Amino acid sequence: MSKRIDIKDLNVYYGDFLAVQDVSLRIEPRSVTAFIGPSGCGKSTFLRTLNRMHEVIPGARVEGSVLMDGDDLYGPGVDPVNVRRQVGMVFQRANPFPTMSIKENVLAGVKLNDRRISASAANELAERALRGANLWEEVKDRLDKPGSGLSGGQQQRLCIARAIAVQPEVILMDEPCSALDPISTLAIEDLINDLKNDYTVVIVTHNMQQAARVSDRTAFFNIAGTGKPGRLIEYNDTDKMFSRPEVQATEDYVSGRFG
Ligand SMILES: Nc1ncnc2c1ncn2[C@@H]1O[C@H](COP(=O)(O)OP(=O)(O)OP(=O)(O)O)[C@@H](O)[C@H]1O
Repeated sequence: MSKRIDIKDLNVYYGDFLAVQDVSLRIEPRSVTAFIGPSGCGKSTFLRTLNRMHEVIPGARVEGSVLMDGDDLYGPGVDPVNVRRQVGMVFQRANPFPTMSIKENVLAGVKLNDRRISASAANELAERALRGANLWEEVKDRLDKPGSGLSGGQQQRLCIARAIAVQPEVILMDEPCSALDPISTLAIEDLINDLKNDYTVVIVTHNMQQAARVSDRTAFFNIAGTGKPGRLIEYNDTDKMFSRPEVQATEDYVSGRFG
């Protein structure tokens, strides 16, 4: 249920603009990897290439390869819809479907993937996903109420339950706590810690303490200036990145001297 990701020589373009240049890195299964760096350095752009989500943006394209346990996500004949089933994504703002109930929201991805399941299997799956997202106890008595009636933090966990329900191998999170209060943020961070028992987790965060708290490995991206491509500057164990980084720019960034 958890896969290694090998990114090799990846360039990402928006039309003629090279947004991310020449990134190679390995992400281990059952681990949390944080992407950090100043605004515009390409963290979200790069994250989206790990499930081909950038392809919904006209003109966006990649060169290079992204291997999941050795299989290239960009290989000939690979269906991006299938890639996104294996590599789920959670966004900055929780985005439950407003007209759907809590249970329908959890099962929405499963139904999109055209899996026909019985009512009892659907109930079981919804419970398992909600438990996996640490939300079950809070919503078990109102599964048929709208997902939009939950708090922001609960909605974000609902979106995580929706991602889990399709049984992905990898979960990508793009600043999942940026719209949340500190208590809800801690709930999501606890959950990320649990998720790595089963999944490969990659998180983009602006919050340095969060990267230090939740991740095993940290990748620092930077840009040389406006219009220049983002590049991977340092990738290392999180402890090392925050205590003894190898590159001066990493040290400057994590100590708050720029960015
Ligand atoms: N849809 C798009 N079309 C064209 N250029 C884009 C698009 N999305 C992002 N970019 C550009 O790509 C570069 C990287 O942007 P990206 O959003 O990936 O950076 P980021 O590090 O995630 O920034 P932030 O931390 O502010 O979210 C920027 O120069 C940005 O303007």
